[in-house]
Amino acid sequence: MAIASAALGFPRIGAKREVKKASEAYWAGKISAEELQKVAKEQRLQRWQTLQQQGVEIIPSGDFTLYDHVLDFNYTFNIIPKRFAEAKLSALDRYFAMGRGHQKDGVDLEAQEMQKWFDSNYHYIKSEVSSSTEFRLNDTKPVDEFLEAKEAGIQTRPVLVGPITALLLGKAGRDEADRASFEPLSLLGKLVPVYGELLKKLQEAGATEVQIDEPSLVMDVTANLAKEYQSTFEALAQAAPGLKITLATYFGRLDKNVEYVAKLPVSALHVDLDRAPDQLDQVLAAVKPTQLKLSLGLVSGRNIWKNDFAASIAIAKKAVEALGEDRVVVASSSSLLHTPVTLANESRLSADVKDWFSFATEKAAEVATIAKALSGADVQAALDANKKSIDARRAFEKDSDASVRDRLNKVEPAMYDRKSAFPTRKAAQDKVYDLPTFPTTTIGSFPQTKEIRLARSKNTKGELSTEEYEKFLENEIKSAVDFQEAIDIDILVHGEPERNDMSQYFGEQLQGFVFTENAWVQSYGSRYVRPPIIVSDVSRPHPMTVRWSSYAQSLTKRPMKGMLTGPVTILNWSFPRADVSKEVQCKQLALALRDEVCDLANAGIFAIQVDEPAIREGLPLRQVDWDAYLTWAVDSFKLATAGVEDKTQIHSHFCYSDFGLIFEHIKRLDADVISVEASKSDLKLLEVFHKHGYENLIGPGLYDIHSPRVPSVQEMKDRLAAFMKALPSQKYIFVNPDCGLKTRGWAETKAALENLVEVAKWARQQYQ
Ligand code: MET
Ligand SMILES: [Zn+2]
Repeated sequence: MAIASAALGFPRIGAKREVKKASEAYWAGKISAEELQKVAKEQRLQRWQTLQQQGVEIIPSGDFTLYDHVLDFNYTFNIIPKRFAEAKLSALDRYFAMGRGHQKDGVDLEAQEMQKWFDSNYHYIKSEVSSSTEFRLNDTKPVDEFLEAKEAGIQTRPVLVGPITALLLGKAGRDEADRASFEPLSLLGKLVPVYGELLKKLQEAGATEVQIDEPSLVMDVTANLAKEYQSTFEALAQAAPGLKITLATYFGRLDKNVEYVAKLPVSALHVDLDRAPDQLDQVLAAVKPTQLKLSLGLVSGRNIWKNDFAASIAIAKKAVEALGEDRVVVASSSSLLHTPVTLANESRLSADVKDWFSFATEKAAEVATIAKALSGADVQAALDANKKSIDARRAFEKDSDASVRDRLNKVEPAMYDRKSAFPTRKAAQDKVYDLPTFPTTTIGSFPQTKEIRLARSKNTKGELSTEEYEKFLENEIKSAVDFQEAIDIDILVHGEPERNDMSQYFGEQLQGFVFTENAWVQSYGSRYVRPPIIVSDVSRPHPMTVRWSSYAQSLTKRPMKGMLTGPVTILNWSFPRADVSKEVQCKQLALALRDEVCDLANAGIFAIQVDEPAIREGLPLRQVDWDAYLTWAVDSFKLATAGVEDKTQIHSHFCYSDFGLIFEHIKRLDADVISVEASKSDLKLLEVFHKHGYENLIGPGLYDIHSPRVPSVQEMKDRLAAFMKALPSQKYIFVNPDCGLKTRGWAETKAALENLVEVAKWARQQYQ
């Protein structure tokens, strides 16, 4: 009997970003809804055909989306907040409004909140539910897409977000009376019957299998939900007895949950053996005495590396031995949506580097090949070719930069710590610049105007010489410096006009990264990113930012703040290597940045900010793993910043909030100054400071830069006053916005910063 192959999901953006282009054209009123739907339909067909051509047998449907699959779920199950339900909009526009807001023809709707999808960089739309939510089938998208595939002659396995995960990811809506204590999961009993109805419809449409995604099962929250899972899946199995359910878990390990999960009335369990290969024995032991099939997530849905067939086959054989051939399926570890569509459109990667990678299309073929190999088909040529690539990669790896490894091995414990403790450093810093109390500063970037983007793209295309481009950047920096002096900011920044992206900018200058032309992955909606790929040991061949910061400093007597992206953030926003640990990669990045930090200090830059907005999002899914991650993450930051003398003021910046959870670790960074996003979460953050105390300097973000709204002097005074109350020992609070200003326009930036300076001047009087 042959072993089946499955893909849990596929990118939905199109190999040439067709879906982005069409949706943005639709939003701009340039194409009709029908034209957009036509593109969507073509893309769906192409995805199915691609998977089929690559030899995958179990092909997903319903995982295509015009915006977000959780939003699709909400729309299908009528989880539509009142403000959207009542708006006079077409069905399609209502759907988009929920994802991205709507401001047209007198309708003004804010988008719903986004959140990161587990530990990926994909953002989903958070459902808003309440006691009055009435689940019903508002549309039949999963059924429609199943039928669409069937008409094209392709039998698919519909994919649905699982009901428990869906509720766990949601939050109390605005119409919930008691939002603080409302538990979305309390609605499970109401959701399950409607969910069952949908399964029944799928069955009637001819589906024989369905994939229900419950990635929450790899997190701590589900440890006590055995009963909920049991009753839910019993009800679902009853609602559609003809449908074989594959319960999919991914991004981590089931741990103890596997004990109850293996008893659920489903026909197959899918586990992630890419992220959590060590769980195999435990899973096999739990599954063996049951009737369950086991779907082995062997081909990574999260990275871009070629699968090592020999290793995968060895793992799969173990499963076959334990369960028998007919109980094993070979699959991608998760949906492939987190990987780029295809390698076929990369013409600039060198042949040897390209040979290391597999994107979604190639990964589909890998799944099929592994399954065939296990079924005894003759795939020797593919296995040989794979071995050759893997060997070549290993050989390269072996000669990858020995000097970098050597340097890392020689890092002494003392290199992680500043020379003196904070009070001594503070005294040294005060001698260099006698800053006023409540010094004002900004977080780094100034508006990335059309002109800046145009100049950059002309330079890339060769239409603007590098000399002209650099002159242009200098002018930008000069006007930023003039502006800050004019409105009386105390610690200046150069404004980051030279950066396309805060992570990519550094990756492009570091040794060890490669960049693609078309390897886009969806970040949210129509926003796609092209993460840099770390392929070898990382080092810094030359200074990266020193010339810009020095130039800025040469224009003013006020202190300049250099601006770098931290090692953890660069790592988290790239595709990491798979052959060495993230810790090693992060520390290599840290050493490269350490050189940059020292060069900036030697060039006379007084303050250096090393941004770590992504430190929080890199947290492992299970809490027992947090300490290990935070230890090397914090150490990496320290390694990057501790090389300077006491007189250099090290800043760091965090945003995307909710870092209260990791506050003890933030303290351990020992930055002289941290700026934190605070404007949207006042109370929460105050509690954190109150509870943990904080001795070094803080710059609570006094206004939200994510909106063009100009904050009033009064509201910022109130916020500052609240902080002064919570931090009575801090007589030296920094006054700043909550993040960089790159997404803003100049008009609101000027107005807001003028108000900010006024607040600082008021505070100097108020708190003498
Ligand atoms: C997402 S954090 C951004 C920090 C960066 N220095 C900026 O101002 O843009
Ligand atoms: Zn920020």
